[in-house]
Amino acid sequence: MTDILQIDGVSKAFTQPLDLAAKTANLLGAKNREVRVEAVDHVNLSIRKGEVLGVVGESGCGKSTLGRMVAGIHSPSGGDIIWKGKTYSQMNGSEKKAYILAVQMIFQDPYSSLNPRKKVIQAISEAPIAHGLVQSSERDEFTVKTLERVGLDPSLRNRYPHQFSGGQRQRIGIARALAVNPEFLVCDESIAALDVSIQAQIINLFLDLREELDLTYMFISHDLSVVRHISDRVAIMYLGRVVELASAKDIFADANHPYSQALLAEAPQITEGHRTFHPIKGEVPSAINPPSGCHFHPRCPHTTARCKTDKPELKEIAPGRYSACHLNAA
Ligand SMILES: Nc1ncnc2c1ncn2[C@@H]1O[C@H](COP(=O)(O)OP(=O)(O)OP(=O)(O)O)[C@@H](O)[C@H]1O
Repeated sequence: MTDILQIDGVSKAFTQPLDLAAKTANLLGAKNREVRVEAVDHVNLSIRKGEVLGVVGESGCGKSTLGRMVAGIHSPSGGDIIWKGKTYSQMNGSEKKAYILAVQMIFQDPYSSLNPRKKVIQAISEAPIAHGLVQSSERDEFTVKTLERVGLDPSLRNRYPHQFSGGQRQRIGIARALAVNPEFLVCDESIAALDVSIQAQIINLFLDLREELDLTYMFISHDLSVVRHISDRVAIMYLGRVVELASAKDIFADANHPYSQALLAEAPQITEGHRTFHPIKGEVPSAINPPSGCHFHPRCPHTTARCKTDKPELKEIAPGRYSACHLNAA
């Protein structure tokens, strides 16, 4: 399989006002009124055409920020995105426009991204008409076809978003993304807000669409059982960095990085019909003032002196398996 998209040394730093930052870190005594947050720190990943790359990690590790940079919503503070061999920052206006259509994002809560005053037919057909992909005269036929593709009854196309259930709204969100003929979907916790039975239906829809439309996915989730089910390969993130990258089979059978091992040991459990996630014990990670060396060292059971000072690089430890841990060099 060839790479369709490369994340090439991508970083993103945000500046947070101190009052917001103080909520996530104990910085009330700080003198500055703003703090810098390294949300994503030199991430390198290649995504192959047709694959599902799962991206997992605890809350705040930079998954959404990475996904938003891939989808062109945030611009990187460092590094670049390479799409089909072309570097984003070097693309001309029409190439950038084509890229923004080719890479679509599906959010957790489609309701917040659907305009409550617009009917489904408008939500689905407006962007393709505006971009000249569909003629106004074809609006109705196009909407019917797109709704059928995501398993929604097309006779509901003149209704408003609030008239649908959560699962149906997510199908509308997916239909809206598909309406501009994307090749790559960034799914950011796209099923997290749904009941478990509906989650399974939406996952199956994603997998069917991959076959039908030859799509590639970056699938961001904190839910390991979902990621295991849907992903070909998995990237595990910790405080802005990718600490392990391997096939889903290898990660779930034999994780290498101590953080991956801890994350898997804390597997989600099903309680009252909902999956719950139990974070790893220890200091809550903060991207505001991350630990030196390996960010995971204060919580790692195998920490050595080197882990406190040297940043471990993501290295190939076996064919197709990458881990950023000094233990592998020992
Ligand atoms: N627009 C922003 N402005 C300032 N800081 C931000 C912004 N977006 C994210 N951050 C910070 O960047 C870090 C990474 O956040 P991000 O949302 O990417 O993580 P995440 O792994 O997706 O977490 P979650 O699962 O909770 O969404 C956090 O410390 C967050 O507070």
